Amino acid sequence: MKKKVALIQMDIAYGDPKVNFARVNKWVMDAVQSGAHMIILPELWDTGYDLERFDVLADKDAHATTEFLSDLAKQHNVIFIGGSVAENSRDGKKNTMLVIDQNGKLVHKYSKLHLFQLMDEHLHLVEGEDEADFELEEVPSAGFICYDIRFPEWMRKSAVNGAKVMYVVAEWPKPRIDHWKTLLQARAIENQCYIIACNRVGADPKNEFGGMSLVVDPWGEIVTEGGDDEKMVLAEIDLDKVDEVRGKIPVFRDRREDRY
Ligand SMILES: O=C(O)CCC(=O)C(=O)O
Repeated sequence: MKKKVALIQMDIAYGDPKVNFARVNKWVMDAVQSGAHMIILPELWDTGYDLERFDVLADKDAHATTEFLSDLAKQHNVIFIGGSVAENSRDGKKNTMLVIDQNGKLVHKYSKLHLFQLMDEHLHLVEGEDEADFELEEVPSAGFICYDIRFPEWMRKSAVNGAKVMYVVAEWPKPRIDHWKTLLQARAIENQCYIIACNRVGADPKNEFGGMSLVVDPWGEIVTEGGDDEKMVLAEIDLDKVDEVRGKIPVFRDRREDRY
């Protein structure tokens, strides 16, 4: 089964959702024109890392952001891995991923499990408690946010649960972009799944971000790579490859569950 995906490696206006909604709208038009079936946005595409102003900026229960993406999904018959957005929930502020199908239905919501202290997330946000796994067009899938990729045991759990595709959305800084690439390739090889990872470009007052959005196949080979400028990254994935690789080196059969 083949699918065409578009990763929106965009710059994000700091603390300005209105501008970011307009930018996403434009990128979605481009992605639809290119024939993409699925569109992946970066982390916190609505506000960027303007955490100090989340009190006023964060979207109440992610309602406006969900509605915006849901309307676009229905209008253009596309699926969204809707990056993550700043959510103001009853439990506190969260960094929340939205997954929306072609009918505009919110099929999965996941708030970032591992908060990144180097960027002060722990001072402003509450940790998520959601599972990473979901099904999209009957494909077992999982979604992660940025720092999550440093926790192989968290992603492994989804692979053991059967995930064939793992989506990652990020605002990953440029100085550590080699870690980003290496970790994503490792996660794809060890879990024998596709990794579809979208990172932003540009800068905010504290960080410069590295782009390098990646699609990695279940053998660890890079299908496409975004470089460091603003662009839409297109790729075709072939889900049959997951079973092929899992058949060749059956690590899920050979795991010693009695020992770990
Ligand atoms: O782990 C890293 O180096 C970057 C993580 C990060 O930027 C984030 O989680 O927002």
